Amino acid sequence: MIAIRPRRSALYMPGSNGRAVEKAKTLPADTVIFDWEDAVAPDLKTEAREAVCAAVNTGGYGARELVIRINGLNTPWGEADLAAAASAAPDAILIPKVSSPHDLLEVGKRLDALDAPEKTRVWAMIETPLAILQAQAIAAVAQDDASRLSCFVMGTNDLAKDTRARLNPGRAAMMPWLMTALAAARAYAIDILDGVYNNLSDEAGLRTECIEGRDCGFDGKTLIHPNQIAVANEIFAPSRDDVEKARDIVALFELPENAGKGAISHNGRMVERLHAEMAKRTLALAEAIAERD
Ligand SMILES: CC(C)(COP(=O)(O)OP(=O)(O)OC[C@H]1O[C@@H](n2cnc3c(N)ncnc32)[C@H](O)[C@@H]1OP(=O)(O)O)[C@@H](O)C(=O)NCCC(=O)NCCSC(=O)C[C@H](O)C(=O)O
Ligand SMILES: [Mg+2]
Repeated sequence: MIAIRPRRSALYMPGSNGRAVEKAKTLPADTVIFDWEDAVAPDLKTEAREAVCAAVNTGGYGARELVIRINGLNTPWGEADLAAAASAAPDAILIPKVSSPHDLLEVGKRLDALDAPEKTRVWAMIETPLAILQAQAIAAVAQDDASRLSCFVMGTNDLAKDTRARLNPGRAAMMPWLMTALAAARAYAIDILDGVYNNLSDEAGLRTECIEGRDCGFDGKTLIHPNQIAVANEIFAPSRDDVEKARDIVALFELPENAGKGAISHNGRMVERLHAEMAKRTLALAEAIAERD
């Protein structure tokens, strides 16, 4: 059986917003990202750090995956953030503005030195021009188990800021960078989440961008408001039709008459064993979502 953790919806919230941190316990997001970085004003950084650590330690988030985004290690808060996050033992610590493999290579070692539990993984924001240019080398860090690297998160707002590319519908300017990061993540078997959609009141636009992200191959979408969760959960889950087709393909290759075949004609289409592998993954994801929900 393929082990998959659904990451259809990953909701950011400022660590300084107590109501949001509490509300996350009731929201159907697969992943909760407590932010200590850009969503928290400098004066509130220490308060946010303490509040999030207390919330993670107290628990009450059920099956939701808990991630803490720390401030960069080159900022005045980064070192203390890493130590505090390590002791809170979330599922992952998200490192912002990673621009080279070097930015990540030390993090895993430092987490070991801080006695962070093995379950605490490292995630990397891909949101600078240098990160795009070095995406393969950054993803390759995951080859070393000690790095703990398990997921990329696209930071499309920072990418737009640093490149001056516009986040227009269809994200034409951004598409080569999204796909470069995606290819790097897949090459080293790590997950990757799409960037945020800033227009809180445009559900149709969000839906279109979720479909776009899913069709590019992303595992889910990062979100900024509770009203975005349902759409992401729907779009990044296999549909009923996907599941039925996947069951058909798996069953087809289990028939004795197809035992020695690599390619089969099915409903007017060629189906190969690689399609059966894809179908098994679809079924595993659908099952993991059913268990999660
Ligand atoms: C954008 C917001 C500031 C809007 O907040 P607000 O005006 O309070 O929204 P509502 O009144 O509609 O809120 C209704 C209730 O929902 C709760 N709420 C709102 N947002 C969240 C949330 N993100 N998580 C959990 N709960 C949330 C409110 O507290 C209300 O609750 P209640 O009073 O009990 O009914 C706000 O949505 C917000 O702060 N969003 C997240 C911003 C953020 O974290 N930004 C950083 C990440 S984005 C980014 O930078 C990605 C990347 O780095 C890049 O470069 O692209
Ligand atoms: Mg950012």
